[in-house]
Amino acid sequence: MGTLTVEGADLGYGDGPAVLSGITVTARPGEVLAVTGTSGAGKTTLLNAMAGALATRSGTVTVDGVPLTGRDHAVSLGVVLIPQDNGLAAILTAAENVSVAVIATGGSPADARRRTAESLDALGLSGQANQLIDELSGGQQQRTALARGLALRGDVVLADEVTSELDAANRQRVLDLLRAEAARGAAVVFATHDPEAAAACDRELHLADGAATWPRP
Ligand SMILES: Nc1ncnc2c1ncn2[C@@H]1O[C@H](COP(=O)(O)OP(=O)(O)OP(=O)(O)O)[C@@H](O)[C@H]1O
Repeated sequence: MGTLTVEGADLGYGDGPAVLSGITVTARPGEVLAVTGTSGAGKTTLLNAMAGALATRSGTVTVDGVPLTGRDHAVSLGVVLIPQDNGLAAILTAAENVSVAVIATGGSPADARRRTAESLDALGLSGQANQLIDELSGGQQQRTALARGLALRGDVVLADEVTSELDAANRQRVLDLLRAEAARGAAVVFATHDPEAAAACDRELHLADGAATWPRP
């Protein structure tokens, strides 16, 4: 299982000002780490760097000591990103979105069928499996993206604001599933602006004014 370490990272876009500076954090197997902060604080930016999708300006992001060279490399090391915007293919059904991702990461068709059914069921979406993404509500789409991420059984699971559109019961279901991912041995990072959700995590990294702090004693 993977330990993801960000060491002295400066992050930003193009020639623009730094979004985050001097970030150091380790996501350990078996733990759920919350990343909190107000809108625009840099939560997505940090998760994208952890996913290998955004290069650091300085500093490093490593998985088990191996520096990430890009998103494909991170995928090959078992880093799963569940993005804030869902990233689902609108022309596919919920089940197809999950199955395609399992097959694209090396699963057999039989694996894909089994894991798709399991993960959609875990998110209460068995009845929506054959509906197109466009036919699903915002919250159902968010849960489909989660089902797809969980079906990949990552060593590192990066979940970006994955409860923002959910009611209380589904939010709790998702928190329980992220906890189960950690219990399986994954390092889980959960970006959220919901203090209650953050309180349910093992540790909390808070982003503000371009820097990170650890608000809990
Ligand atoms: N592709 C981009 N190009 C330029 N600037 C960007 C880009 N993406 C984000 N930013 C800027 O980086 C800063 C941090 O944005 P980010 O999306 O990481 O915040 P966040 O904490 O995830 O916010 P939210 O809770 O609203 O999702 C913002 O000032 C934003 O405008």
